[in-house]
Amino acid sequence: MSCFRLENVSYRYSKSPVLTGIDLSLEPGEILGLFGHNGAGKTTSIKLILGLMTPQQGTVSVLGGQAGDPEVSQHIGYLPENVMFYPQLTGREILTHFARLKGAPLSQVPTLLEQVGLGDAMAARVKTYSKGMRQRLGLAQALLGKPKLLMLDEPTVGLDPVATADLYRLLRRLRDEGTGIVLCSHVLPGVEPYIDRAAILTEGMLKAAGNLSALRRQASMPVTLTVAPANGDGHLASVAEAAGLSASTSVMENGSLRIEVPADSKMAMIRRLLATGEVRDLGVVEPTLEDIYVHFIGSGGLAHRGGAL
Ligand SMILES: Nc1ncnc2c1ncn2[C@@H]1O[C@H](COP(=O)(O)OP(=O)(O)OP(=O)(O)O)[C@@H](O)[C@H]1O
Repeated sequence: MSCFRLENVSYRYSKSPVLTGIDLSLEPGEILGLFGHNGAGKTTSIKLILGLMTPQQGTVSVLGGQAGDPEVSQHIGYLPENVMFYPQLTGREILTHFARLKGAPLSQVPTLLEQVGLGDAMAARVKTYSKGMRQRLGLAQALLGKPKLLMLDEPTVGLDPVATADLYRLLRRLRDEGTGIVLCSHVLPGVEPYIDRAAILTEGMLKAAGNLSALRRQASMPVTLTVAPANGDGHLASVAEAAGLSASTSVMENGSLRIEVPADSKMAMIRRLLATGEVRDLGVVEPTLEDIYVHFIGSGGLAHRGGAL
């Protein structure tokens, strides 16, 4: 049973379409990164999965049922982009309130607060919390009831580096226990090591979806090799020559040779370079999630929001 399945989903708030023909699914035990420029349609997609709105076209099934069905919703955890809580209540009172609403065991409240690092602050009023502490409380709220589907919109905003690492460790554990997780984030280098698949939305359309290797292949992005010469910088040209490289495929930079090769020629090129006997060190740099994102989104930047660079 999929955590969710969007089939040919289109949605419009008023006149112009916000999502067009989206096909996307998430399986249990998987972390999906949902990426896109401001206004691409990420939050709208999440709202459709939560059942807060119904698409004008296509179907949305969630955990084998219908989006918005209370039986389904109780198994979903959601952290919105901007968490707001009643400031006069304590962290513990707030989480207890949400646990009652969700029908989650009240015994989870102190355990979750400890888990997100609010153990010492659970009796303090939320108005005394820092931004990061409010974000942690939001996470605890999303984790109530041990959801089968967890959707987190910019979960690391306001978290310090240690809390961010703790969060990702926690998400991995939940994933390994079978939870399906959707992560929306603009901090691509931060999420890259933790996602199993990425989905890239632009202007309401799904540009690409798959694991990073598949997306790199789909984008036909080159791999960069960096070569340090065995016999000093003066020998860089001879390494390039011996490996049969042209000036257009290699550049000399800071005492090493930088070569861009198509991914499927990488191993052949490495063998050629090693055969020269002139190589002291060799580095391989794959395109990052950010490179892949820019490839699929294009470099329009603000243009996607109707602005200009
Ligand atoms: N309630 C609404 N009424 C009308 N238009 C809306 C509404 N909510 C969002 N939109 C529009 O729908 C489009 C998609 O918005 P959405 O919030 O899904 O984008 P997003 O990808 O989550 O953006 P961001 O990264 O900025 O959070 C935008 O053009 C936005 O202006």
